Amino acid sequence: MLTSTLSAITPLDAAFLASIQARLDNKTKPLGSLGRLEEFACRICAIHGSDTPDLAKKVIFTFAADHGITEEGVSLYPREVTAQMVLNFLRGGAGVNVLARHAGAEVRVVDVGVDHDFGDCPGLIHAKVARGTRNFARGPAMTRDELAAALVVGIRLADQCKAEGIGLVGTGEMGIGNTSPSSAIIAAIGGFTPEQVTHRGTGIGDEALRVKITAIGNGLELNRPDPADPLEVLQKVGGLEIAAIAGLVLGCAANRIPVIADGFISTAGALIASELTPHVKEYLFAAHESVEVGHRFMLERIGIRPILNLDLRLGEGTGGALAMPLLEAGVKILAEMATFEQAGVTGH
Ligand SMILES: Cc1cc2ncn([C@H]3O[C@H](COP(=O)(O)O)[C@@H](O)[C@H]3O)c2cc1C
Ligand SMILES: O=C(O)c1cccnc1
Repeated sequence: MLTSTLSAITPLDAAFLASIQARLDNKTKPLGSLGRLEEFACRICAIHGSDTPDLAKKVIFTFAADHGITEEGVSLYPREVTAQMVLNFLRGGAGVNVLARHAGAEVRVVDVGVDHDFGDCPGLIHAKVARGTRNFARGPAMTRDELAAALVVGIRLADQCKAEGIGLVGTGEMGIGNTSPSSAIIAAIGGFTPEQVTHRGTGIGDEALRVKITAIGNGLELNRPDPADPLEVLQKVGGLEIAAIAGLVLGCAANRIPVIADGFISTAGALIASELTPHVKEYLFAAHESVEVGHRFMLERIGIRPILNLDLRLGEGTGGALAMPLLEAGVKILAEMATFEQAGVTGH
């Protein structure tokens, strides 16, 4: 499944991109003056293969999972908060719910690895692979089979989006402790020390930060993931929700759906996807630059520029929700703005 998904990810059509830019250049404005909105319009049209892309249906996927590394004391909050927040998402009371409503997007909550039995739980997408990862400071976070299962969760959800005519997707996550695997992933892939890419997550103090850096360092030393093998990195020091996000990003690119990565943890998933095939980044938007210090290195490694910089450090998909209206604004410029000829305005 992964092989067929990867082979379906092809570069965007350069001639089509240029034709959209040429139309933007005829709008009543100095050349290039709508800056990155023009890039959004070009890329979204090229991804959809249409100059009238339909972005009416927008979905944010919030993948939830627990992390064995929490045993080391790397987060300010207890791991039960992951399951408690899942119920909060389903009731519509979390940050991502508010901002998704603001953007006109739907939030879909996916249990890919929470250490809790939710029972029936209407509204929840049940895709539990395991009740959390193992502590990567003591051994591999997951098995090869668990990794494959979590990737497939994301790929299948992207396929379903295509069938439903969803025009824009955002990634999100909830998992106490998940800034630690995210730091480990960028450290392993980018060749950084844990000190360079580890930060305060939910807001830990100096002492806990030292503990977190040590735990991540121990995990990298023990597991020794091959930096050239992104799936091995993900399996050994990653997370189930991060794997599902990697699968979702790959699946969106394969199905030609634009996908927005949220903050530090979501971008760790997007980074894995991008390391697997470089064309992923053509389908990918970075919602914002997080307060987490390692985020910049992930964005640089993928080669994408963040849209917003609002000092966010929440995750859940909140940044993606905020960026969605800007992507739509870019497309509206193309659809609704008058050309020099239509408006009788003199060009240069
Ligand atoms: C109430 C609450 C809601 C959240 N929503 C997202 N996160 C964020 O914080 C966690 C990562 O930080 P760390 O690695 O320090 O645990 C993740 O769950 C992330 O989504 C939350 C955290 C809390 C406490
Ligand atoms: O950048 C993020 O998304 C983030 C940062 C800290 C904690 N949770 C999420």
